[in-house]
Amino acid sequence: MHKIGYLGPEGTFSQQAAQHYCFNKQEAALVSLPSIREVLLSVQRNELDLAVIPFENSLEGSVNIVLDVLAWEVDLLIVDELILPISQTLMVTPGADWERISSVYTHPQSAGQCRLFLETHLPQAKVYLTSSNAEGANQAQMSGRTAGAIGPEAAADKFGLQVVLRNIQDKNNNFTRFVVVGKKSIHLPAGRNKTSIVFSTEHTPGSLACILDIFNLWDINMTKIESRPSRGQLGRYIFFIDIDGHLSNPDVRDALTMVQRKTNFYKFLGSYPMAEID
Ligand SMILES: O=C(O)C(=O)C[C@]1(C(=O)O)C=C[C@@H](O)C=C1
Repeated sequence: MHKIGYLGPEGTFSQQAAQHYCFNKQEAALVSLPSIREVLLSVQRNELDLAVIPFENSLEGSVNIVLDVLAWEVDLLIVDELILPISQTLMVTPGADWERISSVYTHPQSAGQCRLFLETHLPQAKVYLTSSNAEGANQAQMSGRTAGAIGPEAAADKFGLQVVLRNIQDKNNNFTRFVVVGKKSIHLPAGRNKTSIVFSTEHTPGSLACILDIFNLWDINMTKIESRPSRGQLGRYIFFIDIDGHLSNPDVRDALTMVQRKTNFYKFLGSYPMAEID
């Protein structure tokens, strides 16, 4: 039986992504853990086989904790990805007047996706950030009629809250890309693939341009670039890059060999099938 971890408790978007990933896969048991970091560390310690983790959202951007843990704390590979539509729901205690609530519990990513809604429709409400949206629904339920929560509709069912508004995110077109991480690749290269790396360069003129030029010279398309603080000096960064193609492709392999030579920190984060938008 494969153990597959996700950010819990039950009722999160991450649980939905994990269920989606496991659909039609026998021999999979889903395991919920209270933080994304704990989920990743559990895979690292071989307590889980795989984990389904939110990576980036089309409105709010990357989930920084995932980038930081993948770069610094674990040696894991992205082995698959899935992209799911995200509908943010406002939920309250049954019968409560949502326009009069004074507190809203939600995960920071969801708060970011609903910034305009919160400022426009609930300016009086204090936003309390929680470890997950299901945990937010739990807190709202415990706080009673003056509290609400934002998150997936499933969290309302789970914690006995009433859905009052659906699709409250600031743009309808809201998608989160989840990645599946593990210790070793699970797919042979077939179809369209992506490769993820993280690196840093010397702090000298043109050093990042030199890396980007390698992809240009090898005609490799970049699909993401993101920086995070290097955790050294202020103003120094590490860069996360996703490119089209699989490491088994000779051009990708040659380009990445070159990148490795031109960087002072380099980590391969996996080659995996490119997701279709569901
Ligand atoms: O709290 C949840 O429901 C989660 O699964 C976390 C999370 C995230 O971290 O991005 C997952 C998808 C959505 O983008 C909002 C929140």
